[in-house]
Formats: sequence, structure tokens, C-alpha cells
Amino acid sequence: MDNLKRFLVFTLLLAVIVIGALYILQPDFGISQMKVLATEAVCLKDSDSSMFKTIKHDQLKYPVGQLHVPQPWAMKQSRSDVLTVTHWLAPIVWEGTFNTQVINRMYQPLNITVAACIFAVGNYIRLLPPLLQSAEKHFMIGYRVNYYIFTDQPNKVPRLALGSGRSIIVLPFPSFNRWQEISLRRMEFIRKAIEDRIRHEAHYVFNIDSDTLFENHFGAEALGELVGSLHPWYYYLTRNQFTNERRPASRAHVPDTEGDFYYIGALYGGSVDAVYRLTKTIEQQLNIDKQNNIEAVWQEESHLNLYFLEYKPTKVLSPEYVWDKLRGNPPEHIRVVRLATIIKDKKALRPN
Ligand SMILES: CC(=O)N[C@H]1[C@@H](OP(=O)(O)OP(=O)(O)OC[C@H]2O[C@@H](n3ccc(=O)[nH]c3=O)[C@H](O)[C@@H]2O)O[C@H](CO)[C@H](O)[C@@H]1O
Ligand SMILES: [Mn+2]
Repeated sequence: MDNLKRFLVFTLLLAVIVIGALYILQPDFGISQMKVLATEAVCLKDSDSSMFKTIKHDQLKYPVGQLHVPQPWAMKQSRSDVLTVTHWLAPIVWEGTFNTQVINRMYQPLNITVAACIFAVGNYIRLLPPLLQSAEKHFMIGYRVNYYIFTDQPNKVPRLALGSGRSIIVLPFPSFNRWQEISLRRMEFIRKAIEDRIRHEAHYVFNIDSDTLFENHFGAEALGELVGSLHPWYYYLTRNQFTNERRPASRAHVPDTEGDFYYIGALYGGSVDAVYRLTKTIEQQLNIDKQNNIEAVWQEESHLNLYFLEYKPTKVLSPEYVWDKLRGNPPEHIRVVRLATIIKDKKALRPN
């Protein structure tokens, strides 16, 4: 009996010691390590640039002695009628401020790929053939281009003969019955496409509205780490007139005493890394608004405007890069219209 008691006490003690040791040391038997790797594969670490193809400024090399270009004159502004630099020293790109030959000599040897994300959902699918044809004439000519077409009708994507180094990639997107939902969900779908493939396939990425047409040169001068575009209806107005979200309940809220410029949701871009962080952040803000039953006045464009106020673009595209045909003939300071939004029949195109 005594022996049995001793045996039971001994076993109990042993069990307590073993469980205690397991609790304190927490050996992983390889399981938690696998879990960590699995999470990392799905959710990229925001700060890890090695996940992305990146071009660093010191990789750009100008070939001395091959071109004869006019000297940039330090005593004369290239444009005196418009602002060409922000007060955080980002260039604002206008015709006359850059030399295409110089830019191409610097960027072309790097064999970069530019991703264009275009959403063509519901009737907007009809807008694709003319848009892609115009892009083949003017968008990033001389560079590799991947058009990522997000659509609910993959078999209606036009099969066009594209220039060399240029391709169309069709990605599924759900049919929503509100155009606002289609517009704002772009953040989530661009974020996912970057995770799934764009980060392996491109160096720069742009979101481009599908109700647009290219009309003139739109090239490597538009590339930058984080690129925003001035909205053609607001660039000449004061910040209290910007159509920012004014309700503090929304995560896109910008008070009317704040604001640098009003940026358009139809065109933004940058390095894949920077656009990944932008889309991921805005997707989170949109989700919080949704949980709180609030939708910002201009959907993701409102959130984009707060984002660009906090994380200033390193390059700003002038309204040459998204002119609106509804504004009629461009004023004198718009010397070139590069991309223009078409005048569309909203009733015929949109689901609501
Ligand atoms: C002049 C003006 O007021 N423009 C605003 C309006 O843009 P837009 O009138 O430019 O919005 P939009 O109809 O172009 O929608 C945005 C984009 O979503 C896609 N799409 C939309 C609907 C659809 O049925 N199928 C489809 O594919 C398509 O890529 C389209 O270009 O709204 C935007 C986003 O909310 C911005 O606030 C714009 O500043
Ligand atoms: Mn549009």
C-alpha cells in the first residue's frame, strides 16, 4: 500500500514537473514556426522592401556624351504661370518642366515594368477597347507594361495585339450593384493583386479609371515613389472648397483648414511597395467606416486625400495627366492633354 502511495505521489510530482517545464520553456516542435511562415506568406510585412521590385534613385544613370540637351538655366523658371514644386519639394509635372530624352536615357536601361490597374466592371467593359488602343499609342512607350484588367466578364476583355513587352492580365472582380462599391473596392483588389503577383511582375503601379482615353505622351516622367494627380476641377480653388470628407465620424475626415491639393481618385501610383502600403491602409480605413455605417462623400478618393495629406506624394501630376472633357477646351496653362476622362452616359454605364 505504502509503495503504491509513493508511486502515485512520485508520478504526480513528475507530471507537475513536466507540465511546468513545458509551460515555462514552450518548445515549439516546429509547429509555431510553420504558422509564422504561413502568416508571412499571406500578409506581407509593411516594412520589408525586399518583397518588392524596387528601383532606387542611384540606379538611374545618365549616359554622358550621348545627347545634346539644352542647359537647365538656374536663373529662369521653366514655367512661371504654374506651381512646379510643392512646399515639401516634390515636383509638379507640367509640360515644359522635363526633358523626355533625358528621362528615357535614365529609365530605359533599367528594363522596368509598369503595371496599370484598370477596373472594367458591368457596362464599363465597353470602354476597354478604345482605352487600351489609346494606351498603346501613348502610355509608357518604350517600357514594359502590364495591364491588369479587373472585371466580372473576363471573356469580354478585348484581345488586342499589343506592342512588344506589353501584356494584358485578366483578374476576377465581383459584380456589385452600386458603382460606389465598385470604385472603393479597388483598394482591396489592388492590394491583393500586389500580394499575389504584381510584386513579382512590376516595379511601378498605377490605378487608372476606365472612363478615360490617352491623347498624348504619358511616360516615365510620371514615375515616382508615391504619385498623386491634381483633380482638374479643384486645382485652382482654395482648400475650404475642396470636396474632402467633412464629417468627423468618417476616417477620411479632413477639416477645411487643412489640405495641400485635392487629388483625383482616377489616377495615382508609385513604386509597388508604396502603392501596397497606400491601398492596404485605405482598405483598413474603408472597413472601419463601413463598420460605423458611414461612406465618405467621394468614397476611396476621400480617403486618398487624407492619405496624401499625411504621406505627401513624392511627385504630383498636373491636370495634363487627367483632364476632364466636361471642363471643355483646356485653358492656356494646360499645354498638353495626356489623359482625359470621357464624357460618359452615367445612366447607361452605371448599375445605379
Ligand atoms: C468628376 C467626378 O465627380 N468624379 C468623381 C467620381 O468619379 P467618376 O465619375 O470618374 O467615377 P467612375 O464612374 O469613373 O467610377 C470609378 C471607376 O470605377 C470603375 N467602375 C465604376 C462603375 C461601374 O459600373 N463599373 C466600373 O468598372 C471604373 O474603372 C471607373 O472608372 O467618383 C469617383 C470615385 O468615387 C471620384 O470621387 C471622382 O472624383
Ligand atoms: Mn472616372
